[in-house]
Amino acid sequence: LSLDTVRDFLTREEDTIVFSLIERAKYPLNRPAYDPVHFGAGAGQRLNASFAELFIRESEAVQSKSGRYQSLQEIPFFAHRVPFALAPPYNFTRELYLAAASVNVNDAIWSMYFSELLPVLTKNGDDGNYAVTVDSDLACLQALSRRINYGRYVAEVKFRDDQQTYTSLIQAKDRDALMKLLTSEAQEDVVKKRVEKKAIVFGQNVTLDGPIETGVNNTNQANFKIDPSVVYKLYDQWVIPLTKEVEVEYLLHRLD
Ligand SMILES: O=C(O)C(=O)C[C@]1(C(=O)O)C=C[C@@H](O)C=C1
Repeated sequence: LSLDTVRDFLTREEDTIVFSLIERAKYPLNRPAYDPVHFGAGAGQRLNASFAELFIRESEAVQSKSGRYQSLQEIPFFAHRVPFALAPPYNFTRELYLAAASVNVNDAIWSMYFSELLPVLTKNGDDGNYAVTVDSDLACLQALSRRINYGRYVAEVKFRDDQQTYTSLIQAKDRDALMKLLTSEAQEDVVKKRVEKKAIVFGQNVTLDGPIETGVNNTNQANFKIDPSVVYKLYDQWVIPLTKEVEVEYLLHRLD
């Protein structure tokens, strides 16, 4: 684990996030899937949960049973952990400090995704394809969660690289100073510009006629499957700040 390898991981996750957003944007908003009372006397109302929540709970139970959460890189949105039984265990290397390993911001990711991101990512409308729609929500949520909660690994590397400085700030519980020490504005700028460019490059229509368009000079956003500025904003306002919150929280438990 080094700063280069953890940054490589975050860079590769950008592709997963952008592709998953492109997939979600294929469907309209499909609002009834998120409304706890929509399905009348059905399971949703009995449990006071939306179709999306029920679908994600059930999907996570299957994935938990299949061993997904044996890897500390993956954190479920619903804490229930069905013991996994479908495959033999794998002996994952434990790079994280155990007392801090379960730090995560999945609750914040959940509310940001449904109340802030979905309304700007999708077009209004209802085509009734709720299962495929929320399946694509789950893919987005898992990618965002993996990326943001990977802040634990980034923090571990930063701690090991400068143990003395970090130890005194952790002992003083100095949140602001920790935040300042782990921040690299230059790096954040690179990340935001790169994801916006990925949205432009991955979100183009590919045809056999004409030259390959790089898209980068093409400012007509109607040509892209998702609005590149939405992806920039997603990183600027939520992904990076939440990752930093994870880093600080992890560090505060690093000496427990
Ligand atoms: O790359 C780092 O050093 C990180 O801590 C990750 C990250 C990010 O979320 O992309 C967060 C904080 C830094 O200011 C820069 C980038």
